[in-house]
Order: sequence, then C-alpha cells, then structure tokens
Amino acid sequence: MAKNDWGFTQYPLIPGHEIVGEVTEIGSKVEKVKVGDKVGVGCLVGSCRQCDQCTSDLENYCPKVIWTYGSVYTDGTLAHGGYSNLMVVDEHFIVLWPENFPLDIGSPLLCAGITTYSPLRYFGLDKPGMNIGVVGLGGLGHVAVKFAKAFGTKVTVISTSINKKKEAIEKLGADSFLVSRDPEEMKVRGIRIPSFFFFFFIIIIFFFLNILLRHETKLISTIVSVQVAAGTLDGIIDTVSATHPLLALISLLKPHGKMVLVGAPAQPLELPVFPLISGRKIIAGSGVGGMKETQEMIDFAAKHNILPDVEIIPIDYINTAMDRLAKSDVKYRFVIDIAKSLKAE
Ligand SMILES: NC(=O)c1ccc[n+]([C@@H]2O[C@H](COP(=O)([O-])OP(=O)(O)OC[C@H]3O[C@@H](n4cnc5c(N)ncnc54)[C@H](O)[C@@H]3O)[C@@H](O)[C@H]2O)c1
Ligand SMILES: [Zn+2]
Repeated sequence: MAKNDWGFTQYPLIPGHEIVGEVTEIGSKVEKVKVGDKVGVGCLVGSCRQCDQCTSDLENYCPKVIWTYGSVYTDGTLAHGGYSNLMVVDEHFIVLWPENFPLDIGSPLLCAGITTYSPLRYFGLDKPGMNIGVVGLGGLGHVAVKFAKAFGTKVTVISTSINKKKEAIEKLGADSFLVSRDPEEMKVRGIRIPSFFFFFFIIIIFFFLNILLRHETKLISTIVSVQVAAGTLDGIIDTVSATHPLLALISLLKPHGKMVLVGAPAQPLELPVFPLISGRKIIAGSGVGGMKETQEMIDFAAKHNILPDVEIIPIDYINTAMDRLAKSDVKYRFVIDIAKSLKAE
C-alpha cells in the first residue's frame, strides 16, 4: 500500500490495520465498550450493514466495505489507520480484547490471524488429523501454522528456502517441511522423465555431484520429498505475496483437496487446469473475516495461547523496518509501539 504496488493507493496514506489500544472516550449511544476497555481494530471500519453479506456477519465481503485505511469514509474523508495516537471507530467494528492477552504481541492477529483462521474454518480444514500445507512462512504463514496446529491438524510448511526448516519444525511446531521448486524444473528433473533409465542416469550423476558439492544433497532430497508428498494434503493455505508457480502446489493436494489463496500478488498467477480437473480440486480465495468471526478468532487465540512472533519497534524505526520487511528480514511482524514512541519524544 505504501508503495502503491496494487495501483489503488490514495495518498496521503496513514497505514496500520492491526491496531490495539484502550478506549479513552465513548459516544452517548455506545453499549459495547466503556472507557478503559482494551480493544482492537482490524482491517475494516465500516460496511452497509444491510446487504446479504452484512446480515450474514460477513461485512468483509460487503460491496460497500470501508477498509481501515485508504477507503473513503461515510463523511467523504479518507480513512486513516493505526500509525496514529488516536482513532475514532464505530463500536460494531471493534474487537473486545481478551483479558490478560498481550496487546502488542497479539495485535497482528487482527489481520494475519483472521486471514488464516477464516479459510481454515470456512473450508473445513480445521478437523483433527487432516493434513494441511502452509505456503510462505511470513506474517500470515507463521500464524496459519499455529492455528492449524491448534485445530489438531498435521501441518506441512512449504517454502522456497530450506533455511526455514528448523524454525518451522522446532519453533512453530510444524510436522514437516517441503521446499517448493519451480514446476518447470521439476518436469525436467523429477516428474516428466522420458524413461526410467534416463531417470536412473540422472540420479547417478547427481549422486556423484553430491559427493563433489555438498549442497546438492538438499536438491536431491527436495525432489524426492516433493514426489513423495504428492497427493497427501487435504488443504493448502497459500500466503505468498509474489507471483509463483501453482502446479507443484496443486500436485500436493489429495483429490477434492482445497487450496486457498490469501497472499495477494500484484500480478496474475498462471492456473494449470488439468491437475484440478483430474482430482476435482478446488482453488479459492479468502479475505480477512467478518467482525463476529474476528472476535471468535481472538477469543480462540487467547484460549489456546496463540501469539504471533513479533519484533516491537518505536515509530522512528519505521523506514529501517520497511527496508527489512522488503528483504523478509523479520520474524515475523513488526509491531509499532506508538504510546511508548510518544512518551520518548
Ligand atoms: N487475503 C487477505 O485478506 C490478506 C490479508 C493480509 C495480507 N494479505 C496478503 O498476504 C500476503 C502475505 O502477507 P504477509 O503479511 O504474510 O507478508 P510477509 O512478507 O510477511 O510474508 C510473505 C511470504 O511470502 C514469501 N514469498 C515472497 N515472495 C515469494 C516468492 N516469489 N515465492 C515464494 N515465496 C515468496 C516470503 O518469503 C514470505 O514468507 C501479502 O500479499 C498480503 O498483502 C492478504
Ligand atoms: Zn453490506
């Protein structure tokens, strides 16, 4: 949004939609909160409240949804987000913060949390024993792993980088890890091998290369693991923020498996249709969640002690944080402590 990657940013922009704080003042008709309550605001601050989506607690899919920042509010002004010392919000769009749940660490759940919780629930990927894949281990991905584990599913993290394996398994509690590779590469090296002998020949060559170049071990084990994992997942939550190939991911799904795209690449993805047809597989999208479900998610997170991994920063660190974010150099969310930043001034 800051750099207008999606092409619809309206400036001046004050971002921030994983916002927590304390109520300092209420309007005369407010019933939901009182002064002093701890509350959160997620990605939306308004909707029509009358349409089919709104009356089904899916304000996030209302055609007139007002996003927390960047949307035009009902009074015609541009809505501004949480990089701010105060905010005025309609009580309907406030989440009541669970008691003793940390405000700072918990705040990313208001977008990253609901964006992954909602599709796991809606698409029935929350049943104990199911095999769930999570693609992309960033802000959304690491929270998806935690929710999927809390639902009792077996979680496979799929990432482009083998370096994240230890972290995914030992720290986040994933059950297994796969390195995704370009399907073109897999076609040549792993899947569309013209004959068994050619395949055997390639393996022998790799074996010798292996001895010469240690890192090739990873390559061989990767190819083998992706083949072994084919057709094993009930569902995938894809959080990748850039254009990426889907074929290898679709091949990991069982027949009737569901892949839900929540990552929002600016450019379209290429959709291979044959692997969908042959297994009656589903590819879907999902966007944050409604207010009722967001409250349910935060209460569930508090009950199961699901907390994002964050690095808390003062506001004047923001430019460095943005640079580090572009390099995926954060585990896994920066949280800006506005109150402390103001006190330090
Ligand atoms: N659907 C929604 O409602 C919703 C809500 C919030 C965020 N999003 C979108 O979800 C995406 C992820 O958000 P985030 O906060 O987790 O971001 P993030 O930067 O923390 O994580 C993105 C992950 O994608 C990986 N990645 C980036 N480029 C890749 C590539 N070419 N191939 C494979 N992996 C790649 C990164 O390594 C990282 O693990 C963003 O596009 C964001 O805009 C969607
Ligand atoms: Zn509506």
